[in-house]
Amino acid sequence: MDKLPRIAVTAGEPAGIGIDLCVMLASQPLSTRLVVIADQNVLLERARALQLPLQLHTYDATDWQEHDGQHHLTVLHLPCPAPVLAGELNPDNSTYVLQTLERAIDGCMQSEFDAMVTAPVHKGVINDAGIAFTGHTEFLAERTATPQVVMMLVGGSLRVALATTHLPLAEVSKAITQDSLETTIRILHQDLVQKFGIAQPRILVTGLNPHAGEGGHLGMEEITTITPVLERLRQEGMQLAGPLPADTLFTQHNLAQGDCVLAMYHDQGLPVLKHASFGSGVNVTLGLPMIRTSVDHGTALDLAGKGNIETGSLLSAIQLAITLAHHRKPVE
Ligand SMILES: NC(=O)C1=CN([C@@H]2O[C@H](COP(=O)(O)OP(=O)(O)OC[C@H]3O[C@@H](n4cnc5c(N)ncnc54)[C@H](O)[C@@H]3O)[C@@H](O)[C@H]2O)C=CC1
Ligand SMILES: NCC(=O)COP(=O)(O)O
Repeated sequence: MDKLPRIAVTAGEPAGIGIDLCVMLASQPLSTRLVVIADQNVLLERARALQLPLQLHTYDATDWQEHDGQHHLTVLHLPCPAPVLAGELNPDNSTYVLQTLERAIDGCMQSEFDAMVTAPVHKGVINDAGIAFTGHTEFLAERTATPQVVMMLVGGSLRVALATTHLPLAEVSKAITQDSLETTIRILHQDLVQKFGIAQPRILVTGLNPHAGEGGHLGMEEITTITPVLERLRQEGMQLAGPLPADTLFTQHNLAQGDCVLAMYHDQGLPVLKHASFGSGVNVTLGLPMIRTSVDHGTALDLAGKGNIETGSLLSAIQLAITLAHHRKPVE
């Protein structure tokens, strides 16, 4: 890539801190070209509430500028249908939130953008609007017609990927089949090699049950599902440890043996990562035909419009998107 990457940032739920983060981004120089997809009036109003300087430029796909950090922001304006009050959710704005995502995804798929970075959405209010939605990860998979993707969070020295994403706990066991787990590990392995430059990734795989099933006395999934997949993929040369008891896998000694942990479900892996790096971690979707990174936190409605929020996760997400965009091989 001979020019600076073109990054589309979606501002997320308009009542949340995604808008504040985008306003604050205007004062942060970055070695990239950047467009925020959001309602321009909501951005201006939030800047006034935060008493921060902000000058908007209308997005022009033929005239990208470097993001200079001099209080300028390039905006691709999509209007919110309902008034926005910081901290107060309104289901009438959910279609707008999804339109910002669709615009960014379509732009990435058509090579208008090199990557998309997402500020947080509120999953509950989108569902309150009558739209089935579990997360960006699943939405991106559907919109790009990708049968399976993998959520991975990167924070500090940790990488934690998940075998399942946003599922009620009661549905996790049956969602992990030999086929789904094998595909997850293949995607994870491939992207660690190709996108993260790890020639021979060592993946530490958790069990599902306490003590990785205690030899079948505390659950059978390790024996019937996880172990056969790991044995099969080891035959291909993949370096896979496990299934390992999740409670002791995250000790420093054990983590030093791997490049990435594959946890079986959301709350098995992410609390550890967020404990280690909340506010500077990055969520990256693997297996997509495009680059997508995201903040590690949610909409923080309690803080919207008040100032005093951490921008580290958004900046890290943009930085990772820039790095991945520079490394991306041209599509063949
Ligand atoms: N990438 C995304 O779109 C994500 C969206 N969410 C959604 O966000 C909504 C709220 O989720 P919660 O569990 O309440 O998590 P949350 O991350 O919004 O808030 C948890 C705590 O962290 C604080 N916090 C979050 N971000 C912060 C920041 N940048 N600086 C300072 N403090 C910050 C909040 O004030 C709150 O005390 C949910 O609907 C959830 O689904 C959650 C995680 C990621
Ligand atoms: N805990 C991660 C999270 O909820 C973000 O998910 P997604 O919206 O990026 O799929």
